[in-house]
Amino acid sequence: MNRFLRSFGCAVSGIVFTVRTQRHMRFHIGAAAVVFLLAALLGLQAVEWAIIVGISVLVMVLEIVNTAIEKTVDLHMPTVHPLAKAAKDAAAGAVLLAAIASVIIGVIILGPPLYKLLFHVS
Ligand SMILES: Nc1ncnc2c1ncn2[C@@H]1O[C@H](COP(=O)(O)OP(=O)(O)OP(=O)(O)O)[C@@H](O)[C@H]1O
Repeated sequence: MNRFLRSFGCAVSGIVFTVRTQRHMRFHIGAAAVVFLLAALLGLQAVEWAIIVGISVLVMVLEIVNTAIEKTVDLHMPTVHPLAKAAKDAAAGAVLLAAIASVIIGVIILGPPLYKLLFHVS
């Protein structure tokens, strides 16, 4: 149990470290909060909630992995190196792809009910 708690504590401190040090992570959290608020206001279906929560968490998970890769690269290659660049760019590219997908999913799911609410279309 003690070992489990220690591992859990380490994992939580990894998340806290990312939130504290990465402004992109704080942006993702803010954006997710706005999206979840809108989803609650618009009364989304369970499946729509699941998709929105899933893609939002995926973006944050990739930001945490991106941070882990950045720190590992900095540890091993503090000077400029093309492979360090490739590793960091690939990790950042993963976050970017997921973030683009999250915007597209947000527009598809939230767009129509938001349009109806704003313009009183039945
Ligand atoms: N050691 C290195 N060698 C070559 N290019 C690097 C190296 N470190 C960083 N870079 C380049 O600079 C970019 C930014 O790297 P950096 O580590 O500053 O990440 P960042 O995206 O600014 O992270 P943060 O989210 O902390 O602002 C990388 O994507 C890469 O193209």
